[in-house]
Amino acid sequence: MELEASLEQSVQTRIFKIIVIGDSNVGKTCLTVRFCGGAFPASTEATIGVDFREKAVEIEGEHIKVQVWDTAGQERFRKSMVEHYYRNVHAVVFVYDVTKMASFLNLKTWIEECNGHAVPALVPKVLVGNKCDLQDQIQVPSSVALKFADAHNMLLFETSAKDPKESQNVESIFMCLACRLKAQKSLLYRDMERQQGKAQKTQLLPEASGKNSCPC
Ligand SMILES: Nc1nc2c(ncn2[C@@H]2O[C@H](COP(=O)(O)OP(=O)(O)OP(=O)(O)O)[C@@H](O)[C@H]2O)c(=O)[nH]1
Ligand SMILES: [Mg+2]
Repeated sequence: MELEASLEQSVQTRIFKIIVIGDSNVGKTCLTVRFCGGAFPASTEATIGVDFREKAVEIEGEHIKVQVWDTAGQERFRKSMVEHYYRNVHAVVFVYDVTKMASFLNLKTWIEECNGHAVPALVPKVLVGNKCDLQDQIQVPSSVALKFADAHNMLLFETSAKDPKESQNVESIFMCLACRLKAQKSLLYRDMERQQGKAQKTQLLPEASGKNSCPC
């Protein structure tokens, strides 16, 4: 009985695919490890292609799997994978390094790439400025980042994958997206159900269709 219940749960668990993109060395791997594993990695190497991480979360009683795609920032390590990143993506996290202006300026290119892969406008996107623990090296003022985020209809998070005090903030980046996706998808399901209801009504009332072709 217990096995049945757990099987049913795993069959029903929804998976939200979230991709993390941005320049090499901005801390994408550290942020995703922090979210999925809890700790700041002692050392990292440049990601090749993509690394998958998953975290099971519960939102309003529903078990959801957040599948994080930690992508490579270096062009030579990502070329062949780009199509896979964007296929059926549910949400996008753009990361820059607050101590590297170039990584912030390059966001334009990352956004263009994302738009170039026909990611629907409805797909939620957030902006993350990482490495805030390096306070004396900050090159990207919050006000500038906020303006950019606003212009692109994104929420801005400034955080640090390294600082343990920020781990809650890192968590909230992904949880905020998961909550938005859950709300969005519940609405979609409700719309689909409504439409199915309409279709059934049309089939059930064939004689009515002769008098009035509108099924409403
Ligand atoms: N001070 C500080 N260093 C960080 C932080 N996050 C990551 N780093 C360091 O930044 C370097 C790059 O981190 P990664 O997470 O590997 O960067 P990445 O964006 O995944 O790089 P690619 O895989 O090449 O795209 C590492 O040396 C990390 O230790 C942070 O919040 N604060
Ligand atoms: Mg990486």
